[in-house]
Amino acid sequence: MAFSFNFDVPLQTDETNDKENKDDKAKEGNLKCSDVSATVPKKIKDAVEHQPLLDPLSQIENWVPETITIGALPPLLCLNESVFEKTAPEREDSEEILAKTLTQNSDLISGVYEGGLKIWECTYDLLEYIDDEGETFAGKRVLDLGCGAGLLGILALKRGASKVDFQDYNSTVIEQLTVPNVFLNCEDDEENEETNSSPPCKRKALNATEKLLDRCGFFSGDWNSFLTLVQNKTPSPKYDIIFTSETIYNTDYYSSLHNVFCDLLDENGIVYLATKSHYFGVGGGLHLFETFVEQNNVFQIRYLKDVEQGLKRHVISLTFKK
Ligand SMILES: C[S@@+](CC[C@H](N)C(=O)[O-])C[C@H]1O[C@@H](n2cnc3c(N)ncnc32)[C@H](O)[C@@H]1O
Repeated sequence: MAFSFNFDVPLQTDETNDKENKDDKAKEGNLKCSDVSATVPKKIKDAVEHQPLLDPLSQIENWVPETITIGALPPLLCLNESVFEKTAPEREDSEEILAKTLTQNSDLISGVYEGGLKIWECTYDLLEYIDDEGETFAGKRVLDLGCGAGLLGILALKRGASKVDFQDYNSTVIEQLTVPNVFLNCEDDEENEETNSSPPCKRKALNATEKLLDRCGFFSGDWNSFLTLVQNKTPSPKYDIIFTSETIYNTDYYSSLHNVFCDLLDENGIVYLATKSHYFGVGGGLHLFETFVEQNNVFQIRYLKDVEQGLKRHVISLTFKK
């Protein structure tokens, strides 16, 4: 499978605080969770909760999904990104990110398209880590933050998580990729469960779909407004596990990302974060993020897995300091 990492496009955000200002603020001392919002860049894309169609697979006829197999994990099905290239003009894309990524030949247009249409390398590292550790998700509440294709959340759903929320910056990613992937991978699981638990009559596939949707939430928008949206829900969610892969490339977003962790992670919960050491052309990376987290003094970081081939990559965890 080919990956391209093109971060060469100049960053064009409306952010007001440049890196120097942020570094100064970070040096001011140990910020508490609520203080972090003082450095948050202004909102860039309003959060929306998506209500998927009951038959999202009808949108994606003629798809030939790719199968991703890692160790003993169940095979995961996923839309091959080339399908988007071939079918971009026919797809609903009010954000116009399909056209923009094609014309600009870029995997990331900061503040416009944050890269969710591809599966990034570190997602595979985190899947491998989960496979190695035999992590099960039964009964867990999970957030796949910056989900893109949603493979991490999908795995959690398949392994019995009670609730999985998927968040991506772009609504097109959620509607055209994440939701269909969830249905491709999990609808049958729900149907099998129904059939096993309720013989002799065959329940309708619709029931399985509704059951699956009860266990999922889908959100788009930037992390600040996502946080506000879910905190206004009753009850406001807390997650046992937050997955986030390849989301710390831009230092402008560190405070909003940190706020999401602070406010949405259960007190005994864990964040699994997979990342490259450094994102050339964008500037973020593990060292800067780790420094940011240490300065805020809320989370304990542990290194779980290091991959030394090519660009160095890491899987780390964050848990609340006791
Ligand atoms: C490079 S993609 C990685 C996608 C996926 N996690 C993977 O590993 O394949 C980064 C993801 O982070 C999310 N993201 C980045 N910055 C964000 C922000 N400021 N607010 C909300 N989401 C953001 C986007 O949704 C995007 O899908």
